[in-house]
Amino acid sequence: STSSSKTPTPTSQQSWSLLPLCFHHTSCLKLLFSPSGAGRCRLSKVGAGRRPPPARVRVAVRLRPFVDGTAGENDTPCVRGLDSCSLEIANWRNHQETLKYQFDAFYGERSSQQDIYAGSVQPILRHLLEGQNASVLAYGPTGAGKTHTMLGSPEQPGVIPRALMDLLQLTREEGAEGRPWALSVTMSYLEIYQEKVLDLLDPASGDLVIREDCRGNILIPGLTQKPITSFADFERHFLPASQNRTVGATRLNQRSSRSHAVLLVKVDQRERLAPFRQREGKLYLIDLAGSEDNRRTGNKGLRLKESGAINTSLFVLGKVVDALNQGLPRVPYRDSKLTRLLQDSLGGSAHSILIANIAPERRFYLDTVSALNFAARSKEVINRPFTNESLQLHVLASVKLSQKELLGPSEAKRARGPEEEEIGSPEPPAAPASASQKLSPLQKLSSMDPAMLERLLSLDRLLGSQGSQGTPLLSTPRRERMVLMKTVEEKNLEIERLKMKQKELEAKVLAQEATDPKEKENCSPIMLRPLGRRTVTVAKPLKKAVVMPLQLIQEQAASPNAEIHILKRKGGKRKLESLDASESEEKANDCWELQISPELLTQGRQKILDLLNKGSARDLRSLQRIGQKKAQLIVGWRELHGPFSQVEDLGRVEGMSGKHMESFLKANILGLAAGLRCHPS
Ligand SMILES: Nc1ncnc2c1ncn2[C@@H]1O[C@H](COP(=O)(O)OP(=O)(O)OP(=O)(O)O)[C@@H](O)[C@H]1O
Repeated sequence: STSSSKTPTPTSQQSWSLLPLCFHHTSCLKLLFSPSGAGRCRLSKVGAGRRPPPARVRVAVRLRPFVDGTAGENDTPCVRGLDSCSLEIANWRNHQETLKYQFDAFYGERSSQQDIYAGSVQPILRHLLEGQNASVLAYGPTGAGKTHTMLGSPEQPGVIPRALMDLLQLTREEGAEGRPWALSVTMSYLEIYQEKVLDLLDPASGDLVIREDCRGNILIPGLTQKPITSFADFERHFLPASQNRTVGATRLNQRSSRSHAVLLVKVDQRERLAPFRQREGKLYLIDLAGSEDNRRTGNKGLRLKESGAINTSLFVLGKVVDALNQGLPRVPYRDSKLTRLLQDSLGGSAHSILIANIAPERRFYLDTVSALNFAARSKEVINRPFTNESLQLHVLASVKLSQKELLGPSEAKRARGPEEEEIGSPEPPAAPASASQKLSPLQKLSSMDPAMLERLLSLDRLLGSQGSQGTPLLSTPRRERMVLMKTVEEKNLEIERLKMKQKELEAKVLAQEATDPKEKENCSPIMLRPLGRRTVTVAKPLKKAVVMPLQLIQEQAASPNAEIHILKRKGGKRKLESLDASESEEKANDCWELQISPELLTQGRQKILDLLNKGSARDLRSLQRIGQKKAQLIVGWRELHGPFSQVEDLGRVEGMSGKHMESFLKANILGLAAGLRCHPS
């Protein structure tokens, strides 16, 4: 059993206003977190580019003791622990039976705050220093001990003060002078009250919006972030902000949390030497509001309204968990603010631990069963953590040409993909002052082709492995910039080569059109329609240029003897289509009515299927209608569910609606058809 031999003294209601006293007198914590203390987190860095192992949401259950003399003379708990992972509860349907549940950990009523912290929370903190996200959620019925677990009391500090103290200590050690990474920590504190996101560090700021960046990170623009370097710093911001949290008295809890409180701690890492990578790890510490049965809470008026919002968001949380467990294509994250915020903590990129708090009293029986069922479902959720790593801005700035300059404005926009245009861009990282001053003329270049970034990193790794004693050769800014410029030059040459190829192709097709007008009639309708959005344009397109996507040029080279396939319109009468790439969707739909020879259709589907099953995220982006985000979702789906058995399986990937699927198939199959049709040799 996880129960400790020490019995915690049941406390009377602790006021939040007592907390400053509590945290200033943390001699026990100081012992616990002293560098020589047992259970210190081991740190290890992960290499960029390695596929992250899947991480399951870990679920722990904590049973609180009877409090405030609630246990009557003959009161026995309705739930009891069996061992350190399982418990049983009476089955109300059949009194002869009990229901048994197994979790990653079970903490009995005698367990201490340190047991919970060391057993379930401390082990995930090291992931923050690997640039990954972590989250701790306290769930359970009202009055079951969530706030006690997360925040604790003066005598028994909970997860939040323990985690902060440990994390600050770790970052101090890891970021010390002479270590490879400089570390900084910031904190934000918010509550979700009646579906409003309120900044507890700046209560005047009103309801804030939750956004997602192109890498799937959840952000809240405008949310206050306070830098913290010591536990005293943390207390200075956290304790007054805690007073701003909405609490109220209900029949079941005198100081019931009426909102979900989210403490966000960000650990930012910047590499001191080239290639100046940077990483960000986020830790969410969440004290959820309690699930409430209003027949027992006696809630009326405002309390009832609050309770409705709380229960709705917890209900959506349950639906999200179910959808993730069943691998459903749509996960309803957006149905509540809570789940939207947790999008990168549940089923996303974080290591998550859910602590389900339950109470022993018989009057809590139904709440306890439902909390246990919720917790049992959450156990199935698989997270896939990844390292949030990028190059620091001043390194990016030393590349002379931005994506825009390399490809031209329209190409750069297309290269970013449609998803990135719809959503907010990631928060720009601040560049170190000294470096940014030196390189200021180049600093406008804040974005870079991810392929280029990957190349830079692998180049550095390569050079590092060749250098003497494993020291990367990119150790001086001058050398580093030279290498970067060389890479850019290579890329420029590659683009020039492709442009030349493009021009040759256009000239060839125009010549063909001039000699064979019939051929032009056959060729043009199928060739341009589906390719309208992804065609590669040259600097000054000819009025009737036939423009091929780059991937098609490669396709043709691979199949020089492809058979000529004739596309026919359903009605029989062929229609001459315009060569303008910006044709309306309506016309594009007409085009789809053209029949493709079955052989070509099968061939096209097979090619797409192969790419879906074997292609990397980058390969997948060569498909029409697949941007960076969708490519990542496809790769993620494939890793979770195995290979796609047919192209239509793609509809099960998040965000691939029926309409999207239709246009995806249209664009890609017709694209391939166009390639084979017009360039058989
Ligand atoms: N493990 C524990 N040991 C001693 N006292 C506890 C324990 N867990 C909870 N309590 C006490 O039980 C009471 C209710 O706990 P708490 O306020 O943490 O519940 P909660 O789940 O956060 O409720 P709500 O959802 O209404 O905010 C408090 O007085 C708290 O001090």
